[in-house]
Amino acid sequence: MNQHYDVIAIGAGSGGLSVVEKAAAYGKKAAVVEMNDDLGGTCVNRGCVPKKVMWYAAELAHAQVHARDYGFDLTPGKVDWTKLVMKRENLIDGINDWYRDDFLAKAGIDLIYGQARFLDAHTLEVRGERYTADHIVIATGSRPLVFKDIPGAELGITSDGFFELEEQPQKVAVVGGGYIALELAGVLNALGSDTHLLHQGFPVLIGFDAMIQQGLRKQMEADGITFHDNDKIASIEKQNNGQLTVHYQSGETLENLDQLIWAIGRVPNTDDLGLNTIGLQPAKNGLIDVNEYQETSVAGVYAIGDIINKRGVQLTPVAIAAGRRLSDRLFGGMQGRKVDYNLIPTVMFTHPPIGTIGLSEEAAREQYGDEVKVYQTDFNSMYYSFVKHKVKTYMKLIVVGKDEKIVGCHAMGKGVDEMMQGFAVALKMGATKQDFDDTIAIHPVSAEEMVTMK
Ligand SMILES: Cc1cc2nc3c(=O)[nH]c(=O)nc-3n(C[C@H](O)[C@H](O)[C@H](O)COP(=O)(O)OP(=O)(O)OC[C@H]3O[C@@H](n4cnc5c(N)ncnc54)[C@H](O)[C@@H]3O)c2cc1C
Repeated sequence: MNQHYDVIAIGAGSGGLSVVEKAAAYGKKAAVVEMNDDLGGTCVNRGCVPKKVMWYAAELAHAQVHARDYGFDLTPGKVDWTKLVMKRENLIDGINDWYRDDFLAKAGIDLIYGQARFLDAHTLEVRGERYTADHIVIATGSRPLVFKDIPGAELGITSDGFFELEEQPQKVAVVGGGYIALELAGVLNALGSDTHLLHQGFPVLIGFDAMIQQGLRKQMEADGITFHDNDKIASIEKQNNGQLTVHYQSGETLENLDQLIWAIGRVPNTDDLGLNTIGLQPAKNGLIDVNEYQETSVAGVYAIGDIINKRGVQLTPVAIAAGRRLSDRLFGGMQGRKVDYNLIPTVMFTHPPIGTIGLSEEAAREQYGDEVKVYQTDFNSMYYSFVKHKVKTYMKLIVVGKDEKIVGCHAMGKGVDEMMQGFAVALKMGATKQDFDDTIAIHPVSAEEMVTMK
């Protein structure tokens, strides 16, 4: 006999778990289908969580050097990579267990193991069994992209492979210029790997404010990362000793690499869901078009998280918010409840971290022309006063119109990762430059510069 549910989510990641959690809280019968043994999706297993552990370790590597400059009698040591990875994986195992034993079981949400495929708009097949639901939410996330047409591409790993590394590569190439490439390169470099960043021609972090693009590049180079610009990879070859050589189209080579990491983008997991059987045609990039209520073109079928066809919203809190709001609307009687995709704050865990909300200066000028005014500062945070390893802090506010409404807020520097959430609330509430000026500064912290910019 078929199992019938009010809602089934495909994918037990950030989005899928959130939609069923809320549905169950409203007393609805909910199930989530997951094809991996581990629950929590990309963020928990191959994304935010393991990445942040590695970032903390990398920050500690820098802090040891800084501590010496503060007068501590210590010799900075190398990390025991195996120990670090073991501890990180123990943390993740604990989260996986919690999702299964507490989160799902206690809420009475059914977990269906296996790969889901649509039979019709209200029926899924998982390992030969049929499951039906009034509402089906696609939350299948994405996977790393690899350049398949480059000979030897398979010799490289992806961000997934990075989190499986049991040994630290001594010499490593990271290919890509987006946030994942830069974060991984930053971690490896700080932990002592000879790190090379390979990207093609454009500035790093496309779409970000130029202050951030340039400031980060400068800092990464100062910290020892070697950038290889403008040269296309022709092939990758394994040397006799097992190390890798990158051959560029120019004839140049980069040799003796222990690892090459592809971080060149992600592809949505929408290709094997049987979407054609329900008449749902993803866009050319494989992403699914949804309206403001996460509804696809097929009644009763929704899409949330990394698979939706919107630029720059592939983030865990966005997937979670979309899942929760969808259940609020479908089961909680909150008509019109939806995600506002404007002013999504985000942090990049580079060294130093970057925080950003709203429009870059370039995008603001395109949208508002001469109405745009920019407030900008850069300074050395007090922390670095007598530390030899100098790391600058940069801040920028982009305002428009006579009332100087803030449409963009960007920062890079120590502590900005924890600083931006509060500023995001202010921007969401429509803060003006005058509101910032009227706010008494906290002293001495870097954040005070945000409310004292001239
Ligand atoms: C290296 C890295 C670092 C990141 N860092 C951050 C960060 O710091 N902050 C942040 O906000 N975001 C970060 N992200 C992005 C974040 O992880 C994603 O935006 C988020 O996980 C998307 O959630 P989701 O629910 O759409 O998909 P996912 O969390 O990927 O979940 C999808 C789930 O669906 C399952 N699935 C797929 N197809 C099927 C099927 N047919 N049947 C059953 N199950 C299926 C998958 O196994 C997976 O478990 C990072 C991503 C990466 C790769």
